[in-house]
Amino acid sequence: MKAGFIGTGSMGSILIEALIHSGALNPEQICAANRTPGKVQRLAETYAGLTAASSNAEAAAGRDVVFLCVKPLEYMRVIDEIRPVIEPAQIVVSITSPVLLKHLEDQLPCKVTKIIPSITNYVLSGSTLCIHGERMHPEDKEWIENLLTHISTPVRVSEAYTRISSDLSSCAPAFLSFFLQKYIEAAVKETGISSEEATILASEMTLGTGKLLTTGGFDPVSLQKRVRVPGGITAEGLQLMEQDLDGMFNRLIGITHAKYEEDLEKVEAVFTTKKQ
Ligand SMILES: NC(=O)C1=CN([C@@H]2O[C@H](COP(=O)(O)OP(=O)(O)OC[C@H]3O[C@@H](n4cnc5c(N)ncnc54)[C@H](OP(=O)(O)O)[C@@H]3O)[C@@H](O)[C@H]2O)C=CC1
Ligand SMILES: O=C(O)[C@@H]1CCC=N1
Repeated sequence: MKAGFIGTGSMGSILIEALIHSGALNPEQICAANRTPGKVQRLAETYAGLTAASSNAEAAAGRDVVFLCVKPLEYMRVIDEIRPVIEPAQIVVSITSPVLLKHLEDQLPCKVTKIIPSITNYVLSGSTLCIHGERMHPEDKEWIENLLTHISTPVRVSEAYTRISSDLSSCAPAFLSFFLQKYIEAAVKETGISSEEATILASEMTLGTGKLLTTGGFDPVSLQKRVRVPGGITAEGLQLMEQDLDGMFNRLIGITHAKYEEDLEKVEAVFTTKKQ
């Protein structure tokens, strides 16, 4: 199996490194290209056998699967560069939400699928969202999901729910880290505990909570119930959060979805202009 990667920024390099570290791919199976060549050359120096391509077409030609890991407004340029070398049997994988499957299927003659990874995949954890295109056969879907199983839990979602699913699996590591950062800063300010000690405690707590919620038989409600000793300290804290965070998550979803709509319009304009 041969894999091509176009764009080796934050997410492209996370995917490459996770697939290598998990044993899913050998560096010899990977050919990657990036606009700024230094980034892909560094990967080739770190992982002997990985090919640094000198063009996007070279990274795409003859690969079983080609991951497009650029930002939404760069897609059209990359597609124009790879279209001449793409064959119908190849699978092109997009990793960004505002570029819709219909855009990719209109522009490319091959099988197309969308996966939304997460920074958590770097430690072979978290989900990858899978939204398969019309040309993907059941065995293609199974094949790509098997590959992703090495670095994540693949979860099939409908394209209509891409944004909220991606908020929960891909944006939320940053949202949760923000919550922890604010908690740690307040702990340091209010009590004098060192930032290092507070960070270790908060991080270990996050890992343990994740395990309880995935394999420990708890859901968010039952976990709170177990910790919230009647008449105890946690109950006081939860009551404060209930009041102060009222409506905050609805506003958060409103904001991410508004930005998504804006991105969708920009992407639509690029792909529509191209079609005319
Ligand atoms: N970061 C995350 O947690 C997640 C990101 N995503 C999606 O992944 C996509 C990429 O995000 P991210 O990796 O964070 O962004 P980055 O900016 O870190 O990476 C994008 C990379 O694409 C390269 N690039 C741009 N244009 C071209 C081109 N024409 N040919 C080849 N390479 C090109 C850039 O090169 P250069 O070095 O020149 O800038 C850069 O290295 C986004 O669409 C995002 O929505 C999805 C899930 C999670
Ligand atoms: O912030 C972003 O646009 C990307 C999408 C999901 C996570 N990061």
